[in-house]
Amino acid sequence: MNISNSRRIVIKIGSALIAPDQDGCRARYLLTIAQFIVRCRAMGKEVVLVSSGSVAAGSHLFPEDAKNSSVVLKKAMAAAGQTEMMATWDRFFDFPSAQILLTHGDLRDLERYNSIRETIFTLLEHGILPIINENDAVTTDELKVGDNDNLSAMVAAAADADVLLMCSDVDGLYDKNPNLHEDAQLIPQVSEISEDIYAMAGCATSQVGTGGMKTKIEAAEKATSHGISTYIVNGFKESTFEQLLAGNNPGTVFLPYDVPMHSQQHWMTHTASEQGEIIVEHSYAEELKDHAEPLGAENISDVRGEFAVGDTILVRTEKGERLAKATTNYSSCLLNFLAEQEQTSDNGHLQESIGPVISEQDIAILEKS
Ligand SMILES: Nc1ncnc2c1ncn2[C@@H]1O[C@H](COP(=O)(O)OP(=O)(O)O)[C@@H](O)[C@H]1O
Ligand SMILES: N[C@@H](CCC(=O)OP(=O)(O)O)C(=O)O
Repeated sequence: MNISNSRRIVIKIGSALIAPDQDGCRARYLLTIAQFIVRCRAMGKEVVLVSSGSVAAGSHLFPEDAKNSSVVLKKAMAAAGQTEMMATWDRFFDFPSAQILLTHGDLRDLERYNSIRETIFTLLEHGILPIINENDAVTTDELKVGDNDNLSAMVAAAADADVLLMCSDVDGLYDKNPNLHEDAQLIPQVSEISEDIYAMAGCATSQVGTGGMKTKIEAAEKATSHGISTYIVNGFKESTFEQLLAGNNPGTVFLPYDVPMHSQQHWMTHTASEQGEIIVEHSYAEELKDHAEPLGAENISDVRGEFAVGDTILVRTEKGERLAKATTNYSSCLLNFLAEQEQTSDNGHLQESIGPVISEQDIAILEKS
């Protein structure tokens, strides 16, 4: 899938494009990107924008703290920069845009995730451009995604996009960081994201970027497993957008999986984070390596952490191997109670009398890392 034959595109814009000199938002690169968005929409494509840059855009409002990079200050910069950034985007368009600010706390809760999906779909139906960013001003370590590459992939999956376009400050993925190695070679196409691909990726070297190539590859893995073609391109160059509109690849394209994951399994694997763990006996672990099987209480050897009914949990072997993510039909509290009953009284039959702790359709088997 390329831009010219796509139906719904998520475009992610890195901070360096928004505030290249960290002196407020600049139109220098955004004008070309805005024109690209306008042209995509004119071609009948739906566009969702994930825009980084609130911290970079807001930093000039705190001149005396230029060298202070405390989390508290960054949140204040984000809060102030976000309005400046939205106002800048809005100036380029003669159609309405809408701001959605998210944390991982929102995305990993299935009810809120579905509510985000509905909002995005309703905005698109009404011709309104959703502009999404992490809600940096309120988020905490526990609640944040932490980088907009991964956020954009979660948004692309939630929006049922067919293309994710990450606009950065380099031409694409190189075999090593091109800002540190003159002989770095651009990789035009990645058909499988292996450890070798991760090994090529270094951190951000700019003042404003977060995550560098590593988070872009993580994002590509999330998106391609949902069947979404993923591009990393250079947002500084006008020719990038001409080439994309012509159906060409001006950077690196990550090919989508032939058989994409089912939506709920994708959400569990790539968006939800586990609230606790269920350790399973060897016989069940062996079956699970082959295919998803309902988990009965009698196959559980330990329950770790506190989780409620419907929470996502990690299924592990007794040796610590990660087997699957799953949503549980029972809370950790009830499972611990049943285990205690089995040990201390004759009520062991209680374990057999309850239904599966995890149902077959709620299991996402993890690939071996
Ligand atoms: N193998 C690589 N190929 C390309 N860029 C790389 C690589 N390893 C590290 N980088 C760095 O990643 C940066 C892009 O990531 P980042 O600064 O986070 O940008 P953005 O703001 O667009 O998310 C590049 O400027 C480069 O310094
Ligand atoms: N949410 C942050 C962006 C974090 C981020 O991932 O930045 P970038 O690496 O430039 O895409 C902000 O708006 O400043």
